[in-house]
Amino acid sequence: MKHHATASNTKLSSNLKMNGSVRVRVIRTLLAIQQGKSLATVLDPLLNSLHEGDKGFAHALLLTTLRHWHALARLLDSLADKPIDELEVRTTLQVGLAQLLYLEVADHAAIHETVEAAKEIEFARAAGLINAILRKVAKNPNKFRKKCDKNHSLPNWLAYQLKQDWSEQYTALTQGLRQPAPMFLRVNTAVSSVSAYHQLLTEADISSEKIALSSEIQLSKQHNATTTTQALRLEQSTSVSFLPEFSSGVVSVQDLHAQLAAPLIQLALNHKLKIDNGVDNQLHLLDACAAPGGKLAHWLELLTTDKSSLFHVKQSAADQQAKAEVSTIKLTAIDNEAQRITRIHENLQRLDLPLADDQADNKGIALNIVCDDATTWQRSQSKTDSAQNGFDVILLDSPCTATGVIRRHPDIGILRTEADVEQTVQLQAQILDNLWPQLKAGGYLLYVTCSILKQENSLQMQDFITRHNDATAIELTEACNWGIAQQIGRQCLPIDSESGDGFYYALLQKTVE
Ligand SMILES: C[S@@+](CC[C@H](N)C(=O)[O-])C[C@H]1O[C@@H](n2cnc3c(N)ncnc32)[C@H](O)[C@@H]1O
Repeated sequence: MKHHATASNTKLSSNLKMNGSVRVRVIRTLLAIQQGKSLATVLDPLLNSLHEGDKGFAHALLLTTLRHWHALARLLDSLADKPIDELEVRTTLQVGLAQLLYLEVADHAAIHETVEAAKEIEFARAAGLINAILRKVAKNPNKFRKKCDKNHSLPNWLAYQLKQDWSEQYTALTQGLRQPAPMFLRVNTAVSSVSAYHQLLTEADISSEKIALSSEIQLSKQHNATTTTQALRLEQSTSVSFLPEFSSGVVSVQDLHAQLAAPLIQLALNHKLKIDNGVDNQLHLLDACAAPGGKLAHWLELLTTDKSSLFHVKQSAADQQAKAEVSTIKLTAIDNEAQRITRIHENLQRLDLPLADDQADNKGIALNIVCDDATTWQRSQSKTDSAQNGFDVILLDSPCTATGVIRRHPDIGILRTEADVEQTVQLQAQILDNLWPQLKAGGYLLYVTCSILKQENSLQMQDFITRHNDATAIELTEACNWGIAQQIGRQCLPIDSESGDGFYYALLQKTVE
């Protein structure tokens, strides 16, 4: 496979000009991704440049080509008599192959329109070659599809690492990663219920299924605590504009496994409250790396729903031990990207959740959103202050390689490099080391990534425990009906076409001295 194909027409490829036929626009979008732009930043410009009737095809063509990108590139290399170096020609051919092998486009249209696209992007001299290769494939698409499917569609370094990490699951995993991911919904239980929303969907002719994920943590030899995540999976993905009550905040789109975070941290918090002596009258919670606020919003929904029970627990403890009652929950959310923080505000506004004014709203929850670097940020100035005013629980949804969400962001397969892994692992360790001293003794830290690489996950946790004598891993037991148990934590793999993304979860507790 050619790894260093060059873009000879830099003006075309660096400048995302959105004119020409649908295929030309898709080719230009793919060239922009190969030059480092993320799918998230180029998808809207592409779709917005098109007539309504063309958007569906452009979207399918772009996503399908990306999902099978590396496998198509390998197939292409096996088909060409001599190496094809020009990025524009390779990209055009990959778009042509995706139509013939994975989309229901008539052969003559796929071939003719792709050759015309090559001419439009000023590669008329490659028209003959493109025509010949696509015709060869069109004569026996099943044979070439089988050949293409046999290969993984990942960069070689990532496939190698996955084989090291998940040899047993490797084939299913690499195949799973090139499939589209299902769409899951989270119902805002502060205002509705999963059953009620399921009914609303049925009335709107949208088929969905209720999914329940159970989680259990082992808090002591005698004591386990359980919680359930309830989500809805749509039979077919749809635009949020078709979802009933979406704009009024009854429902959000969130991956199934992403929906495990808030119930788990809530479970830890509930337990901490039960065993605490009720010394504080405030709970301090931290969502580190919070933007765009998916898990934060879920947590706030649960806090709003659970608040009376949280306070009840605390008040009983206070009654028995004549200690102060909790009056406020102070939730701090930090992220270092200002633009992504804007999206937290938008999300919370739609969901009608407490906004960032650091004043306890009428639900007794004060939210403080901070734009800062989690590797250095300190909530309190002094160590003693931290010990007293540290956080009761910390949710750390860490920056990661996002290799667990390739199904939703197939551009990751092009953009991510092996060097990114090492850098990310270091960043994660720095964030962990900076936040840990800010956790109260007896407090919990939930570490989450959407990566499927052990270096970022279970190995990162093992290193952390080695560095910190006061850290204990809390077992996520076999009663969890999700993920694979690791030495520390559990790993979800996106193998099953009906299942959620590749998330990792580990719960740590700070030892009470
Ligand atoms: C996995 S995403 C968080 C997703 C979010 N928790 C949610 O559920 O919507 C990781 C976040 O970490 C942020 N981030 C990366 N490096 C950071 C740092 N050094 N300090 C603070 N935030 C950082 C990124 O901007 C990104 O928003």
